[in-house]
Amino acid sequence: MVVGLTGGIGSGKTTVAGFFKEKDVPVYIADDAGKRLLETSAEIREKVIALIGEEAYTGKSPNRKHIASVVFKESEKLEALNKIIHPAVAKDFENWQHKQNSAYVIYEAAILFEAGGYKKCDLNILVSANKEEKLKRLQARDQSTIEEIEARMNKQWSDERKRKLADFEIENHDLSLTRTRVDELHDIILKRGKN
Ligand SMILES: CC(C)(COP(=O)(O)OP(=O)(O)OC[C@H]1O[C@@H](n2cnc3c(N)ncnc32)[C@H](O)[C@@H]1O)[C@@H](O)C(=O)NCCC(=O)NCCS
Ligand SMILES: Nc1ncnc2c1ncn2[C@@H]1O[C@H](COP(=O)(O)OP(=O)(O)OP(=O)(O)O)[C@@H](O)[C@H]1O
Repeated sequence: MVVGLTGGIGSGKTTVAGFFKEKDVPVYIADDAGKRLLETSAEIREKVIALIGEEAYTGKSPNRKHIASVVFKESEKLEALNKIIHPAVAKDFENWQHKQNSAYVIYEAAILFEAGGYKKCDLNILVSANKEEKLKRLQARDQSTIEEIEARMNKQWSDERKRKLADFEIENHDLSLTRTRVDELHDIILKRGKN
């Protein structure tokens, strides 16, 4: 089984994914795969430079801050970047999935619903938190400005919209309650797998 795990920027989805990992569930993080492919795939590099310009890379390394400053301002460019990265990530995930030996795996992706990836998952979990909490966490973690964070939030669906497609929700406020909820969902997912 593939269990999709998503949540808006700063909701805590990677933290939640870590709790599943502690239970020995294999976790694939699409954001990380996207970043790795941006760095290592010559084909992607060529397409990203054609889209954003030479400034997209500094030597061999992608200049993610610059890429982000362009794509989160221009919707067409974000869509074009998604079209470059998402098929490569989907292929990479399939290769990874074949190597796992577990009742289920977690596929963590920031825009699981927006990009349609949820359709390939057997179950989908939404991690949620309120906007004030998200802003506070991200400012502490990344030293991002409110404007930078809001530019990304504006490109993502609201929790209300995502909730309609999710099978389960984890409200991530108090971390010890979040951990208990992960324990509970782990048992539910294992039971579903047996039916
Ligand atoms: C624009 C890029 C270079 C910025 O890199 P950066 O290190 O600053 O951010 P990172 O990848 O860690 O993402 C952080 C958060 O930004 C938001 N975000 C990232 N990509 C997107 C997107 N395409 N649409 C909406 N929000 C996004 C998510 O909430 C994500 O969790 C990078 O996010 C990217 O290549 N995005 C496009 C491909 C993509 O969709 N990746 C995510 C899943 S594969
Ligand atoms: N319940 C919580 N209480 C306090 N801090 C939290 C909580 N959940 C997550 N955090 C912290 O908030 C920050 C964002 O969490 P995390 O990286 O898991 O979110 P994310 O949704 O994966 O973010 P992004 O969308 O940027 O990838 C991290 O520094 C994390 O340690």
